[in-house]
Amino acid sequence: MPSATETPTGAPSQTASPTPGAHLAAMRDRAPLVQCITNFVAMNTAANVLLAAGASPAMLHAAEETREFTPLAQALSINIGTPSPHWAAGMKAAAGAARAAGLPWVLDPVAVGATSYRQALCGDLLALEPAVIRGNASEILALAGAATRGKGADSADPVEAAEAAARALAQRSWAVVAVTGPVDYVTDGTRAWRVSNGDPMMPKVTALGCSLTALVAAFVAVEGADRAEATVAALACFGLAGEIAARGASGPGSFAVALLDALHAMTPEALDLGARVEPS
Ligand SMILES: Nc1ncnc2c1ncn2[C@@H]1O[C@H](COP(=O)(O)OP(=O)(O)OP(=O)(O)O)[C@@H](O)[C@H]1O
Ligand SMILES: Cc1ncsc1CCO
Ligand SMILES: [Mg+2]
Repeated sequence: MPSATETPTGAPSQTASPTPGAHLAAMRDRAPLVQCITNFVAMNTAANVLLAAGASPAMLHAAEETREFTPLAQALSINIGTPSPHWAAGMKAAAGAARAAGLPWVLDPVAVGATSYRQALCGDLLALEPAVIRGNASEILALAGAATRGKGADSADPVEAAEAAARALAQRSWAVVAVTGPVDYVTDGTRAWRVSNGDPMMPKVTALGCSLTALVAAFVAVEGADRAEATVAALACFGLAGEIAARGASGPGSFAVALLDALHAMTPEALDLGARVEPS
């Protein structure tokens, strides 16, 4: 994480890497175009989350469009939540186009443990080298081939139960792996962090994980960004926005609206003050 710079006396020193707030500022400067192939539940929420945070969403999923469009984007987010053959073809075509163009892309393996169709689709997508995989604990366990209690889109396993699977998955792929839940765990197979921002209201609103995956894509879209650190920053930003939103919300409905407002109002300074990130 540290990078070498010079002190005023000219002596080399180790300085911290960019803070979460610096990652947010860099993302907003770039305002990346993020192609999202997501599920029918999440499409509107994910697009609004990207806009509120300062990125530019484009929800395109047809394989027929990927050759022309995907290279124009700065990152791609693929969420398999409501798959069907036409959509699966679009996902594979877009991931292939992103890999060919050197664009980072992020995989959200929704309910991958539920059916062999989802497992086969994720296997094909993993071969196309996602830069980041973001899922809940049950999904990361299933993707890594470990036993899981989860069958649907919600996690039935604690984050800690998926940490070893996340490390193994990161080591055998090129991907940074993020396991989200009450305390998120992020690893690139060597380094690891815990992010303890967030609010218990977040899993009461559908598609917030899916939208977070798209936000991770926006943060890793910044040229030269460390993928793992950018992922940590995106998780801290989203979790802190959830904390701020929960203060004024009276339930999941008003919380969902307040979350967009909090993301829009988030400053790099506020993020640096509120981020709770620990190396693990
Ligand atoms: N109990 C909790 N307390 C605090 N934050 C939480 C809690 N559960 C989830 N979160 C936060 O909610 C966000 C979404 O993560 P979550 O693990 O719920 O994704 P998910 O299960 O994929 O959601 P979905 O599939 O509904 O989109 C993350 O920022 C995570 O840190
Ligand atoms: C509820 C649900 N079902 C398929 S995708 C999705 C959104 C949360 O993952
Ligand atoms: Mg999910």
